[in-house]
Amino acid sequence: MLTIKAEQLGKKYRKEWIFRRVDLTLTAGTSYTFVGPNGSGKSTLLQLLTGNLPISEGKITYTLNGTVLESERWFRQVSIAAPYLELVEELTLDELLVFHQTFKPFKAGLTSEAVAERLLLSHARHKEIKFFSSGMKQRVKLGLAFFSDAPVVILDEPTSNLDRQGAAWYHEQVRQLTPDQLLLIGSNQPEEYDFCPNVLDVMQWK
Ligand SMILES: Nc1ncnc2c1ncn2[C@@H]1O[C@H](COP(=O)(O)OP(=O)(O)OP(=O)(O)O)[C@@H](O)[C@H]1O
Repeated sequence: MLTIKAEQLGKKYRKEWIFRRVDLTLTAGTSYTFVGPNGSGKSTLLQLLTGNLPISEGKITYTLNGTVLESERWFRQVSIAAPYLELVEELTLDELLVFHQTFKPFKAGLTSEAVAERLLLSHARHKEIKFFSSGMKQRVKLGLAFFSDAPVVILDEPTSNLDRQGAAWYHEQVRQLTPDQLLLIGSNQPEEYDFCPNVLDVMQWK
């Protein structure tokens, strides 16, 4: 069982505190959504939880089956899709899927071909990412997070640029997450977290 525990967590940029005194325990087997208006700190909090951004005060402890994970091991547990994480535009989809697996393997039994199919992008395997539409790129970003062999899936603004069919596809992938996985979402679109039992407003930590 994987757990993230944040204690008295705070982040400031220069002299401005974005949030303070965040106490949270996040446990695998469910999902949590951080909500709040634009600029309230959802992305910042998710990035702190991934370990991608230095914290200003407090601490975060990652535990897997009772063992505290050091950051090296923690990074391998996380896969993330976010607007600020760009795809390598010069690669074709096939090349990107192969490249991705050099640092993050897909779930057992998933080949690049199978992933392209599950992305509904088999027809675009040989097209460079730079020629993808914004919705196709978003599906690729989400797919890399969903199909990687990682217990923690972090999605910031998951349905941005997705049409109705893409949003249905996103919900279908969420349903297929396994009980040992933890899903964290940053959102202000209710329809992208309507299934989520734990909705946390970051404004409470201002
Ligand atoms: N690198 C940075 N340097 C200075 N300030 C920053 C930096 N990154 C974010 N901020 C500030 O931190 C605050 C929170 O930003 P963040 O992107 O986390 O908000 P958000 O809730 O995800 O917003 P949105 O809904 O618009 O995506 C904002 O005031 C933003 O200007």
